[in-house]
Amino acid sequence: MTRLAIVYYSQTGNTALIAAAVAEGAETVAGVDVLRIPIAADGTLSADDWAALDAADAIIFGTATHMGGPAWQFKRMADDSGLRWLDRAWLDKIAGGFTCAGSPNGDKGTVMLYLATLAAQHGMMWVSLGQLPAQLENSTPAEQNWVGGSFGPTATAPAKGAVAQGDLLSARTYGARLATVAKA
Ligand SMILES: Cc1cc2nc3c(=O)[nH]c(=O)nc-3n(C[C@H](O)[C@H](O)[C@H](O)COP(=O)(O)O)c2cc1C
Repeated sequence: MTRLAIVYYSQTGNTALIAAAVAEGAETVAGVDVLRIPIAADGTLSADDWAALDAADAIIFGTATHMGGPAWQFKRMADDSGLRWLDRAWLDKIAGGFTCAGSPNGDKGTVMLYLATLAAQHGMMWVSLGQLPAQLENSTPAEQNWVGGSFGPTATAPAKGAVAQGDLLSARTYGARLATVAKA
C-alpha cells in the first residue's frame, strides 16, 4: 500500500475543503492509503501525526495564505520538521502542495514557492500541478485551474466556504496525479 499524507493548516475551513478535495482525488487511485493531518491552532502536531508523516511515501503540504506567506501555524510545523531535515528522514519522498487565499492572486505564488522550497530542503521530489490554465474566452471560476497556476492547486475563497468549483476540481485532479506518481 502506498501511503499519502496531507498535512495542512486551515483557520476558517477553506483550505480544509481543498485538502478534502485533494484526498478525494488521491483516493480514486487503487492501492493508495490517504491520511489527512490538520495542524492544530498552536501550530503543533501530535507524536502520532509526526510518525504518520515519517511513514508516508508522499506528503502534500497545505496552508491558508496569510500576508503573502504560509500561516505561522504551518511555518511552525515546517520549522519543527527541521529535526527530520537533519536526519534526512523525508529524503526522496514524493511532495506536493496547495494553498487557499481570499483573492484570485492574493500572492499565493509566494506561498507555493515556499512549500516547494520546504520540500527541496528535505530532499523530496515535488509534483507540479500538471494542468493547463483555463485560458478559453469566457472562462469562469467553475473551470479547473482558472487562476492559471503550475506548482499546485491555488484556490480562492473570499469568505468561509466560498471555494470556487474550479478550485475543487483542480484539487481533485491534483490529488489523483500525486497519488499516481507516489504509487509508481
Ligand atoms: C492573517 C490573515 C492574513 C491573510 N492574508 C491574505 C493574503 O495575503 N492574501 C489573500 O488573498 N488573502 C489573505 N487572507 C485571507 C485568507 O487567505 C482566506 O480567507 C482563506 O480562504 C482562508 O483560508 P482558511 O479558511 O483555510 O483559513 C488572510 C487572512 C488572514 C486571517
